[in-house]
Amino acid sequence: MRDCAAETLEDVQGRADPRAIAIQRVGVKAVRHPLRISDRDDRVQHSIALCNMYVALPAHLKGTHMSRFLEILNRYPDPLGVRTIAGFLEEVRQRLEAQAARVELRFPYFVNKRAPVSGVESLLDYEVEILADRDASGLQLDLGVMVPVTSLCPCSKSISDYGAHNQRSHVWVRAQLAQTVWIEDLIDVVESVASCQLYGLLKRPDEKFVTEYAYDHPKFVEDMVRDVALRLHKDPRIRRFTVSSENFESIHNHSAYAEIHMDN
Ligand SMILES: Nc1nc2c(ncn2[C@@H]2O[C@H](COP(=O)(O)OP(=O)(O)OP(=O)(O)O)[C@@H](O)[C@H]2O)c(=O)[nH]1
Repeated sequence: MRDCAAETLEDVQGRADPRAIAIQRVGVKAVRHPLRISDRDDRVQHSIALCNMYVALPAHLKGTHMSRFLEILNRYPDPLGVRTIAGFLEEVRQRLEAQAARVELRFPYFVNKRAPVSGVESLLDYEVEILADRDASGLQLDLGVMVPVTSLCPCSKSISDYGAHNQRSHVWVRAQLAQTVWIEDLIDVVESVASCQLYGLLKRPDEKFVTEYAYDHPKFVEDMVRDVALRLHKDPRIRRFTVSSENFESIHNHSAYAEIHMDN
């Protein structure tokens, strides 16, 4: 029988590589993993993340220590979030003995919301991305949130004798952070400028409210991204950002789309 003790198995990854080509990103992609995330109110929420974890591999090494990514993910003791991801990234960099590392997490995130008239509470789901990069130039942290909202067309409202077409829009904000920005902060910005925000649960008085509120706050797709950009442009915690909106038009079988990139 072959000897399978770890110390007697050849470490192929540790061999020298003769091609002299460095690799910028090598690691594991699309790992689904339970996640604990800390929120703005210091509570911990559970979710399931799709994780990509990479390091840079110098030219002289054949392979990275692939198993260590999963060891870190399975053993990391603290909840992850915008405040703790840098420590997690540093753990990856050190355990993998790498100069540069990158961690990408994408997960659904829930906010408990109160309906505007009845006050009934329900969860709304958002999509979140946390991207953390560490290389010779330092740490870079990007937070992305997809906020679903209602948009109501100003043109349709203006030219129609009654009604106005409206639809669900997906607004993505991706911000490079200079300081901590909470997921909820970005959600608040987008929801405050939309024709109307969404709720998981609405009773009839709430439905009347959101219908009329959207009618009173019409927005083109261009208005949506410009209004978000105006708010984020004043925020000293953000270095640069991208905001995009995809409006799933109810009068077409295609979307209207707009995107702004801005340095603060
Ligand atoms: N580098 C590399 N590893 C791979 C590849 N395909 C599979 N593996 C992994 O090789 C791993 C085992 O190698 P290491 O991670 O170096 O494991 P180890 O040497 O026992 O662990 P350490 O001593 O911590 O480095 C397994 O987890 C496989 O997932 C590949 O294409 N490249």
